[in-house]
Amino acid sequence: MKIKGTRVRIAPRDRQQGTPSLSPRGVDLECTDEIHEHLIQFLAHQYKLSSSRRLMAETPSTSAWQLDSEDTEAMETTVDADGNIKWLNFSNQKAKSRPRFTPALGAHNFWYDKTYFQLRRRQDSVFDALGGGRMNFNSKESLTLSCFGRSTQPIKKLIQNAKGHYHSGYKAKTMVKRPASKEMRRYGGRGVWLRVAERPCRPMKTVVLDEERKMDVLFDINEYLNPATARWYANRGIPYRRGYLFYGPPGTGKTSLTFALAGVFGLDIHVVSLLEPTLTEEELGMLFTNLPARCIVLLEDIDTAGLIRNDPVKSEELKSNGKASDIKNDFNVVDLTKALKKANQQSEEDRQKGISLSGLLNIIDGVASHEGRVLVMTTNHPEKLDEALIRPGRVDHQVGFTNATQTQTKELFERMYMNDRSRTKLVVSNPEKVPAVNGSVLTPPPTPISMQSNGAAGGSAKSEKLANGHAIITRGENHLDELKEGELDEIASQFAEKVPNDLFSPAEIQGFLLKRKKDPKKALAEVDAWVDAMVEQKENGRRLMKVQ
Ligand SMILES: Nc1ncnc2c1ncn2[C@@H]1O[C@H](COP(=O)(O)OP(=O)(O)OP(=O)(O)O)[C@@H](O)[C@H]1O
Repeated sequence: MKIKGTRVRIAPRDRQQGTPSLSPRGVDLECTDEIHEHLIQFLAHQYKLSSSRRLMAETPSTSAWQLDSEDTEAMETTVDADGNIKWLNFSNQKAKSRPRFTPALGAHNFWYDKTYFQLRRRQDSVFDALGGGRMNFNSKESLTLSCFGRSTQPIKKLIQNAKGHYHSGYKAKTMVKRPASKEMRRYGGRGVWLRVAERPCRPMKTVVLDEERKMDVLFDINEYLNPATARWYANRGIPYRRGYLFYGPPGTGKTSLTFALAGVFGLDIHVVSLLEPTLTEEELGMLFTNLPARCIVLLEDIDTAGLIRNDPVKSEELKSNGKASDIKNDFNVVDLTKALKKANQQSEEDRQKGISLSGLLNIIDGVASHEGRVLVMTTNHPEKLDEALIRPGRVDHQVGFTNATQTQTKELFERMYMNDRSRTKLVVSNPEKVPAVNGSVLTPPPTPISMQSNGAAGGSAKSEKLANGHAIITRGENHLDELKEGELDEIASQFAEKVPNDLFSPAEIQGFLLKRKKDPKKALAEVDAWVDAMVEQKENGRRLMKVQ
């Protein structure tokens, strides 16, 4: 019996009716299955293995978002008595992070929900053939969870609870998964998706895109994901799949929209880059087979499929290289053998590498392709795409992204300056000496200045004397509260008028605004110079910026 990648071993029933079986029921969990991590985390956090004498200390990985909620409120930027600023420093972050204690390798017995369980954690060494006669040792971990009784029901319940615990609190987050690393794929992890990040859901309103196009995609996916739609497709013999093509220049919001959609529909994103050289067609097929019932699959840089693969010229070159060394090193049999082996190996590796277009098409609509998934393909070069790749059935809805229009520029501006007060402060222990950030020393004013009033221009720091003798200085203050009602709207309109239509990507405009993120007036004052410099940069095809 199998539960999603796990093996359930069921012992034979006891002959004597009514006697509870004393044969253990067990479930094996491979480390490549996510249930392994669910269970370990559950046992580490939720359930105390009180009888376990041996625990394993592990350093859990923490994302920047978790740090935000736990630590940053307490962090301050301080100034010592000599007026030197002590910037935020995270060197002892590792010391502060709490280790997580999990059951060590070996056997552990514990009670859970009136059932007595045994957990065995094992690490096996496996040999791996690297090719060319080379071998490598690696370790592979597995768990066996057993209980005494007639059925495996308590084990299933425990695993379900562990899963529930793992996913609790994920509602406002988007989980990002990628194919397991090359090494992991080699050790039984083929077709395994790994969680690489979980980030707060991106609100749909933060993606600047024509409202009609946005709603079109939202309604389309909403309709598709409706459980009744699956039956509708089945009754008509249509494969229950839907593909989307997001195309346009770099930095125009293709990935952003995909993440916002994942947030709206509460789906995980499974990201595959076709530029990943070690991913083979076979592995991609297996990854598609292992997709959950509902998810978004994001295939990035779709135009690269089939373009960099199966390069016959290169293979020929390699082979003729082998022949060249053959002639040159005729007298040296060892070198000759090595050269030939290398040439053959390289051409063999090249042959195996990457995804060809026909392979990709087979995966998208073959039997391996999971029904119910939302496939999003992105490209900067729609003109390079093969017709077969985007024919209806593979791509059912296309969304074009363009550089920002003036309306979108205005929206980006307003979004950047929506009221959101900065939390960064400088706490000064010697308020008589307040250094400006450029190195000169500011003398704090005799009376406290409100953090929001009388803002100094971006380059200097200013201070506020506190009752405890400390002073707070800030740099590049939030000037938003100084704005009169309706003023932001006016500045946004003026700003948008200065930025030419359809010339800069939202990412470029966002980059400019981020550097002036607390001062909309400064952004307005400096936008002309930035536009001129950027136009010149684009005309000359330069990559480096003169004005940032
Ligand atoms: N339409 C947009 N609305 C809001 N923000 C945007 C938009 N386009 C780009 N950005 C911002 O620019 C950055 C890059 O955007 P994104 O990764 O979505 O672009 P992309 O089109 O996927 O680029 P690429 O083709 O290079 O992958 C992000 O920080 C995002 O917030």
